[in-house]
Amino acid sequence: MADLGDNLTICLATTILILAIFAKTRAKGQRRPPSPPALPIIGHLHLLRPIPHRGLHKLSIRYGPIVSFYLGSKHCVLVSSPEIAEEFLKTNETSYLDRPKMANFDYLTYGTSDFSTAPYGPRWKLMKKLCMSELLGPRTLEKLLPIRREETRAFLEMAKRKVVTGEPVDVVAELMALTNNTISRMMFSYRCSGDENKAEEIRKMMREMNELGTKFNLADIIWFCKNLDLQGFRKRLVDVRDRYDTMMERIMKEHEEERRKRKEMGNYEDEAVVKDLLDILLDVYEDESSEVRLTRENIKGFILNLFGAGTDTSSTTIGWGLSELINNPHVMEKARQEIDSVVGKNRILEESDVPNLPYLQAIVKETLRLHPSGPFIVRESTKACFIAGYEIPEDTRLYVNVWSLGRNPKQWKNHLEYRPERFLNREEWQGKSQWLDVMGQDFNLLPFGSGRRSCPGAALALTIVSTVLGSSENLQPVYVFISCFSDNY
Ligand code: HEM
Repeated sequence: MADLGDNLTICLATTILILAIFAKTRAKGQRRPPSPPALPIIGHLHLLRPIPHRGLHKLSIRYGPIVSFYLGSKHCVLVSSPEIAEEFLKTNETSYLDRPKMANFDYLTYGTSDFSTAPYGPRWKLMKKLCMSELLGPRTLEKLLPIRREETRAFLEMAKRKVVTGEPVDVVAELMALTNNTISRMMFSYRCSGDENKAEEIRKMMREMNELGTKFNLADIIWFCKNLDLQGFRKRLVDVRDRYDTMMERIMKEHEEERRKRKEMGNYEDEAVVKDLLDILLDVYEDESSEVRLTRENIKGFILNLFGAGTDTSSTTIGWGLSELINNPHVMEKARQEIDSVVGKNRILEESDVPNLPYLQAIVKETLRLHPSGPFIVRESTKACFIAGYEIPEDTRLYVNVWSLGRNPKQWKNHLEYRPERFLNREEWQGKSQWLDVMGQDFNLLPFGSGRRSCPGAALALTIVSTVLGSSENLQPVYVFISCFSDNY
């Protein structure tokens, strides 16, 4: 009897020991970042209010620089410190090179046939190479400079004219028209405003696609909504993509016809001929020896990306920049003095002046610090990894809150103050070599993301934003006009 009792005790003790070891290993292996209590079905969806980057910023103030949360049943991780952002985007970059799949965007981009949602792989690499060496490379940007110059001047002329005639100006809409016109002329030689009906059609359609593409679809996060269309998106998506497809086919056929004629005349490859971005994409499409072939859907998706990612982001940044200059007249004055001393009063600032205007560049950086037009870097993981002492499982969606990084009081002195000087003061940067970098090397400031998947349009965006902001400062009537309508922001 005593033997039986002893055996039972030993058995029980061994079981408890094994369970304890197992539990400890599990706890160690599965230690997840802190997380607030979740609601059934929706998870933490309700915490994205009032707008997602502000809602999630509040979460990181309460729970720390790395937070685990759920959008429906989708596991996500929120990051808001430069050190942890670096661990995800640099140290573990290869696990975070994909983008999430979102139903609306997926449909609009012909099932991820585009560039910005393409999985990291041969097609994405070809498109990235095309972007950096051809479409948005220095040679093409130089050739397309006259377009940007004409559009900036047309914007400034319009502003002056309206100031003189006392007409009201919708500043936000005019800035959007400026960036839409610039990008669409660079892409396929059409303006998006003016008398051309075609142009207006493109502008309206792109606005609709942008709006639908960025809407939250319950089908993405709540499993039983997957095949339901509770928000009524389906019909609108089909309608707008059909219209886009018809328009793109028409523009592509017109380009193909024009190219055929130029080739017959033997002047297609002439240095003097300025190819637009669609021409460059059609060159690859027609090249049978290309190692990765592009389809018509790939081209349509690519054009959609450049339009979607390049127009509103730039116009919003210019809008915020103007708004900050109006609210900080001493900054405006200092910028004006710099521009007067470099450019003078007899001509309008040119893109080539920007490298000689450090204060103007600092204004753009300070604007992007406080008002990044892409407030999140969003990626999806393909592998599990250990980061900051936590296990982050495969298939986790990463949100790096760029808005929080720019407002972190530990990194930025007087963090809410608009003070471009901070970028010109080496002492504030503790002698760091990348004290002015916004291209993804410095994890305190990531307006264009970081690494392989960072923004390929960053150089173009910085050029457009600096030139338009600088030109506005140099023109007294426009300054008056902007002051008059500053309430619009
Ligand atoms: C102020 C203006 C702009 C801002 C703030 C901005 C910001 C960003 C950010 C944060 C990303 C994600 C980066 C990452 O995941 O690491 C991105 C990606 C991208 N941007 Fe921009 N962008 C701007 C202008 C432009 C312009 C002018 C273009 C092109 C005409 C462009 C094209 C793209 C594309 C195609 C991607 C996707 C890249 C990929 O997935 O590999 N952007 N941008």
